[in-house]
Amino acid sequence: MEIFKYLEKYDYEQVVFCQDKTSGLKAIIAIHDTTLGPALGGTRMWTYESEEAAIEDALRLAKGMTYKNAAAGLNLGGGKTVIIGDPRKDKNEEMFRAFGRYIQGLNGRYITAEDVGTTVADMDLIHEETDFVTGISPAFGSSGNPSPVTAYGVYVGMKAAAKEAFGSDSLEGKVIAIQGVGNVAYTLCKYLHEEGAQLIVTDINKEAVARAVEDFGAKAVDPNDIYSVECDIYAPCALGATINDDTIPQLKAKVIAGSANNQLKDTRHGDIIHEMGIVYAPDYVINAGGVINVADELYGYNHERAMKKVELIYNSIEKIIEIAKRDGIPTYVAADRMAEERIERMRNSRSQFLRNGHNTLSRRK
Ligand SMILES: NC(=O)c1ccc[n+]([C@@H]2O[C@H](COP(=O)([O-])OP(=O)(O)OC[C@H]3O[C@@H](n4cnc5c(N)ncnc54)[C@H](O)[C@@H]3O)[C@@H](O)[C@H]2O)c1
Ligand SMILES: CC(C)C[C@H](N)C(=O)O
Repeated sequence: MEIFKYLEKYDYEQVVFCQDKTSGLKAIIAIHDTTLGPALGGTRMWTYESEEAAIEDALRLAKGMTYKNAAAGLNLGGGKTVIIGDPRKDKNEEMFRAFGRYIQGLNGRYITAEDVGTTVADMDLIHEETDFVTGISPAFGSSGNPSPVTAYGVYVGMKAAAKEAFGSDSLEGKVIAIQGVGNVAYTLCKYLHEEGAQLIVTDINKEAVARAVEDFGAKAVDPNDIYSVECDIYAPCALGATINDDTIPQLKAKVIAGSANNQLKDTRHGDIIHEMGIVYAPDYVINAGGVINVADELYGYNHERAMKKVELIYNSIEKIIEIAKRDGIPTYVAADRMAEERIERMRNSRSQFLRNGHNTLSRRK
């Protein structure tokens, strides 16, 4: 990858490589855009096939956060971190503390939280070194684990998408195929089961599958079979790029609505599913519940207020579907336009000079 060419093409602001030999920390912090405010985005810990794959993931996820935060109406820019390593084996206290010091060094340009492979306990370690971390233990007045709130947002967003596809937002009796039953999808399954949906689940982690089968009467299938099962809704809740040339021809679902980031391998895959008449709930709109929840900490966390904002994901999905129909465009394009227009409006409205957030003349002492 020619990194500067890539940064220029998608207008990234900054990429920070963090290395700490003692703890084994190898992290990449990508800051995409801070027009709306500090870049907020989670930290993913994953075993990557190559350093290039890790950089690419950090960059793609950071850009996704710019769009997610903008579309959710948050005054936050987009960034993300990936830590290279196996979250089951390679974590240690020193690693997260070293990482916390790197975040502190960015002096508020980047605020972190959980993502795949990291937990509230990891965020608490980061918090030993910096305040620029959210999703820490509720004992600190924080919002804790964002995943259950993300799940609620996905649930309401799925209902809005179902209304378009099936004429009603009831999920009772609907067959829903869920890929990955980790932190978010477990709670999502709970909501769906309570509403009377029939669940088909898969995961590379057998224990996660067993739990969903036991708790929600879900039917389990092998990871490769999830795309082709007979279902009404496909909910990608594992990793990204699962909507691609190989999987699209297998899909039977009329709706795609799940929590995973970067679900479309490429934008053209969004065009293909649009032409097939599949209702696609854009990933960064439907999965914004977690970031809406952690962002509320910046105002002094209030769970009820955060949940009310998350509930509005239903309206956002409805609005995006309306715009897509009106303009004859795929939903992912409608969502991108909505986010880009907000960033552009704010960029223009900030053209006046403002020092330290106060609109007063500052004199040298
Ligand atoms: N946690 C949040 O609040 C949040 C917010 C927004 C978006 N997301 C996104 O939602 C997705 C899930 O997040 P999570 O926090 O639940 O993560 P998680 O790690 O708890 O769950 C992901 C699950 O997917 C499984 N998995 C991985 N590869 C798989 C494959 N090929 N086939 C089947 N299963 C596979 C894992 O074993 C794991 O159980 C991620 O893409 C994440 O970026 C999460
Ligand atoms: C909780 C959030 C800050 C991060 C979350 N993993 C997301 O992708 O939205």
